[in-house]
Amino acid sequence: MSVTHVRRLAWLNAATSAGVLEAPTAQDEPGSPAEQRVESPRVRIELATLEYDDGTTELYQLPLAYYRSPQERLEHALVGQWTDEDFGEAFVYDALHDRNATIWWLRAFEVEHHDTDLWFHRLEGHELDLDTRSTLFSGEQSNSSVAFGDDSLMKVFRKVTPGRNPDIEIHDALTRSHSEHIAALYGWLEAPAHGSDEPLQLAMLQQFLRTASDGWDLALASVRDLFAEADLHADEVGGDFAAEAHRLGVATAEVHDALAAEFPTATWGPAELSDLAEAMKRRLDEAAAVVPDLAERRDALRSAFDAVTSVTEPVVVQRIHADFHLGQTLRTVRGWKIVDFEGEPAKPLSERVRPDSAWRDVAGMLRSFDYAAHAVEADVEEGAQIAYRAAEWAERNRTAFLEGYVEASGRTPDDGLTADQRVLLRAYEVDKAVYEAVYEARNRPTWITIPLSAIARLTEPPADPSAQEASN
Ligand SMILES: Nc1ncnc2c1ncn2[C@@H]1O[C@H](COP(=O)(O)OP(=O)(O)O)[C@@H](O)[C@H]1O
Ligand SMILES: O=P(O)(O)O[C@H]1O[C@H](CO)[C@@H](O[C@H]2O[C@H](CO)[C@@H](O)[C@H](O)[C@H]2O)[C@H](O)[C@H]1O
Repeated sequence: MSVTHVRRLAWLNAATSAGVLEAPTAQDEPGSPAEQRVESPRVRIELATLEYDDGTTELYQLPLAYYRSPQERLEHALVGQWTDEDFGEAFVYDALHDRNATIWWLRAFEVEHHDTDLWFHRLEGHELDLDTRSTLFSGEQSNSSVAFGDDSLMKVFRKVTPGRNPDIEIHDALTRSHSEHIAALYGWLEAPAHGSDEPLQLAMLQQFLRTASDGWDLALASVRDLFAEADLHADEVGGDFAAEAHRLGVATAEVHDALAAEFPTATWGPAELSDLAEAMKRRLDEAAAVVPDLAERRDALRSAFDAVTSVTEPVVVQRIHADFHLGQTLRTVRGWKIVDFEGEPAKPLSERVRPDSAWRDVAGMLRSFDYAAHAVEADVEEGAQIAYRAAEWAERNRTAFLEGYVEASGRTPDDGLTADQRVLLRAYEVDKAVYEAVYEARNRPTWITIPLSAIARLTEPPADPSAQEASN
């Protein structure tokens, strides 16, 4: 892999609406040397093209802060020292680590303007707090997020592709339709792409949900509470999560309804369902090459996928979240919010925005409850009792989520899911577990038992009632 080209966009300090921007005051940490306090950086977004051995390329965004002198406080973010043809001799830092640089994005977002090749778009209805300090999020994420005080959050997309970024597109539509379950979009930044009529969408600015708690962390805390109580059931402990899981199901259905109202929908018949089964089987074959354990269950897995061809009712498809799990949910005082509508970042853009059944998202969340229970189980002493209680927690919350979803969507009879829906949901769950097996093999090998155990359960042959009777 090598960097084959670097494209330099306009200096961000120049990309301002005339008369709006004044040079911000440098905001160094107290106690830093006086000579460092006076220098303000020049800030520029650069786009690096990476070429892989097979000839494919990817474009990555690098926001950089240029200084004349070294900045001790930014040592951890030093990118290098070089001579830039416009700036001259420079010490160059990752700009998102530098609040004297990030302030330029915030100021530029104050009003909509297109003065250079940086186009700042704004939605009406929120006056930005410009008198803030920025904080770069430190958690593990694919992109980079910077909070501005208590007011706004900027997500800078690291890997960029010409075309509408689904995270911006969906936040834009759901903000305009006043959805309660997202953080409102305040604006976004884009630049023209070379060789495409579609823009490169580089960043989005949205409402910062300052006091929100991550759904994954809340779920883990609930499982820990259960395990701390030696012999109680999931519904008997203070940290029971089922009411939250139910509310999350309702919120998910409401977001699906809003997406169906804002974006085109279609219906799948036998031909599209057959394509779906084939796509799942292809993904399985690719996955089995990475995780050999999957090959042992190939027949059972394939039959879960083939079952979707027996679905008799037409399947409505629409825009969905497409990478839905507890880590994409935030519990606020005003209920559940859903974040990160980018889809699976590894997939090409055209696949990520393709309409799909909402059951794919539901399946993603069901898998996530299974993950939460078993991730905590892995941290405690092994035993049949703890395994039973983990399974009980997962089942209770999966059921509560599904009930909330079904009740709010009003699409299903009172007695639960239809046979068609059950088949689809199972196929999507199995497909997700296959994807997870590869994800864990590559990223967290000690967690691979979580999706593999789920696959074993999901592909177990149904209990034979006659054998049961014979043994009684
Ligand atoms: N509007 C928001 N307010 C507060 N935290 C948020 C907001 N949006 C996302 N987050 C949190 O920021 C982190 C990264 O967000 P995410 O959109 O998932 O980024 P990525 O696309 O890089 O995975 C997550 O921990 C998420 O919970
Ligand atoms: O980085 P993303 O959030 O887009 O998603 C990837 O990473 C997720 C892990 O953070 C991974 O999710 C899997 O692990 C979760 C627990 O860490 C669990 O809640 C999910 O159910 C499970 O799929 C996700 O699959 C991957 O795309």
